[in-house]
Parts: sequence; structure tokens; C-alpha cells
Amino acid sequence: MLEHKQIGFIGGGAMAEALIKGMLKAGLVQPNQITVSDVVADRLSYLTNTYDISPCADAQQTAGKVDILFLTVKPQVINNVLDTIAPAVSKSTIVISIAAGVTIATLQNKLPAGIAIVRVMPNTPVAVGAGMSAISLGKYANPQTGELAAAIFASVGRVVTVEESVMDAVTGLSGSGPAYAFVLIDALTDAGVRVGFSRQNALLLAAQTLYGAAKMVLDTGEHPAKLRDMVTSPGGTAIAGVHMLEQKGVRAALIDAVVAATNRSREMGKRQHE
Ligand SMILES: NC(=O)C1=CN([C@@H]2O[C@H](COP(=O)(O)OP(=O)(O)OC[C@H]3O[C@@H](n4cnc5c(N)ncnc54)[C@H](OP(=O)(O)O)[C@@H]3O)[C@@H](O)[C@H]2O)C=CC1
Ligand SMILES: O=C(O)[C@@H]1CCC=N1
Repeated sequence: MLEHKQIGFIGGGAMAEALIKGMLKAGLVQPNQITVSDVVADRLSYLTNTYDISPCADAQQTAGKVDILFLTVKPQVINNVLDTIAPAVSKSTIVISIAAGVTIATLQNKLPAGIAIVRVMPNTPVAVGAGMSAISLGKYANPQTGELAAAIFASVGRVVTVEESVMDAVTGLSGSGPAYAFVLIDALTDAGVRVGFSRQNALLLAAQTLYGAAKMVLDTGEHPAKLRDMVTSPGGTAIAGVHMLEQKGVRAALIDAVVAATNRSREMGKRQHE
């Protein structure tokens, strides 16, 4: 599908690396198809040495030579990056932005009319083929472009196509969600150490348990409450633990976390227009 395509990344940070790693692992692209631009020379050297991809310090040059251009810089610098690359982007290039809060309208205003723009909110598990990505298409992106973008992100996890209006909420839930999951795993690991395990064993028990629980939800399609009921024997250990979680407000804390992250994504989007 991408055999003869050149792929560029502007911004070689955490998320660009996760995507590059995942796409290479999936066999979707070969290293010689990928060019990355970043302002940090050490970062470019690291990516080149680790993934055998091509570095290019000049973002405009990268933008001008690729078929698919990923915008993987922070939202705070996206306006400057768009001003830099706009003169170089060819009409046939597909631009995929993953910047939190940055709307398709902002991208369209800065890039020449007619450019196919896809806004995506992925998450870092794309690096291990278990990502969750949501996609919205700009007005110049045709259905084939949508299929291509969906296939790229499907190669590194699951994909949903959404109305752009829910992108901030996606950012608050699945985009930012790995951070919440890592906090939970870290806390459960501490708990394991507290009840006597080595840290190494505690981490394995914690991570594999969350992984297994998530897999059960996805594989069975059952409501999580039904699966929880299967764990909570009457008068047993699990209900004692669940009772404590409810008393400590874990459920409300997670809801508040997603609302806070969603609001932050909205706020970052508004700043692009200031
Ligand atoms: N991390 C995540 O889990 C997710 C992130 N995103 C989005 O992905 C984007 C990148 O996030 P993330 O990877 O975490 O951020 P990082 O800060 O790790 O990566 C961004 C990289 O771009 C570099 N950079 C800054 N300015 C330029 C420029 N003008 N040209 C080229 N490179 C530049 C940065 O350098 P320097 O450090 O010097 O600024 C940095 O190395 C953001 O827009 C974020 O909203 C989306 C989904 C999930
Ligand atoms: O924290 C952030 O802004 C980015 C967007 C989603 C996850 N990380």
C-alpha cells in the first residue's frame, strides 16, 4: 500500500518515534522510505542510528519531497511549522496532523487550498501495534485518502473515524489515556511491593493483570461490570478491594481526569487562533 511512497515527519519526539517504530514493526514501510526533521540534532542522530531512517534538519525540504507528511510537533509550535512548510508542500501530498487541539480549519488556513488534510489522535501504544487512533478528514481529503490514513493507523492498532467535534474528548480519553494506565500500573506495582513482592514480580503481576482485563473486554464484548462480577466471589477478596476503590473515589477521579484533559485540549486549540 505504501511501497512507493515517501513518508516525512516534522518533529521527531516521543509520538513520532512511536509511530515510526510501529509502522516499521508492522512492515508497512521500510526505513529508506522515512525522513524525519527535528530542531534537536541529537534527536535526529538517535532516530537515524536506531531506525536507519533519513534525517533532514530542514523541515521545508522534507515537506517538499514526501507523499505523506506527518506533523508531529507540539501544538505550541505548529503555526510556525505550517508557515515554514506551506510554500513547499505539493498539492498531491497528504498531510496528517496529530497535534492535540489543532483544528483542521487552522491547518487548512495555513496550507495552500486543495491539500488533503487528515487530523488524527493516536496514542503511544502504536509503538507496539496496540494503538487507538481516531481520524477526521479535511474537506479536500477524498475517501481514498481516508482509507489510506485508516490503513496506516490500523497497521499499528485500532482506528475509528469520528466527527472532528469530538477530537478533544478523544484526546482526553484514549490520546492521554496511556498516561493514566501507566499511573495505575505503577501504583499497583507499589502495592505489590507493599504486600511483599520484589518490584520486578510486582510489575509483572500488575501489568499482565491490566493487559488481561483489557483483552477480556475487547475479546468477549461483555460489559466490564459483568466481567467484574465474575471476579467478585460473595464475601470474598475482590469485593473487599472494589469497596475500597469506590470509597477512595477512583471512579470519579478517572472521570475527572478525562474531563480535565479534554478541557486542556480545547484550551490548546483556542490558543491557535489567538
Ligand atoms: N505523546 C503522546 O502520547 C501524544 C502526542 N500527540 C501529539 O503529538 C505531537 C508531538 O507530541 P510529543 O511527541 O509528545 O512531543 P515531543 O516534544 O516529544 O516531540 C516534538 C519534537 O519536535 C521538535 N520540534 C520543535 N520545534 C520543531 C520544528 N520547528 N521543526 C521540527 N521539530 C521541532 C521538538 O524539539 P524540542 O524538544 O526542542 O521542542 C521535539 O523533539 C503533539 O502535537 C501532541 O499533541 C498526540 C497523541 C499522543
Ligand atoms: O499530553 C499531550 O498534550 C499529548 C496529547 C495526547 C497525549 N499526549
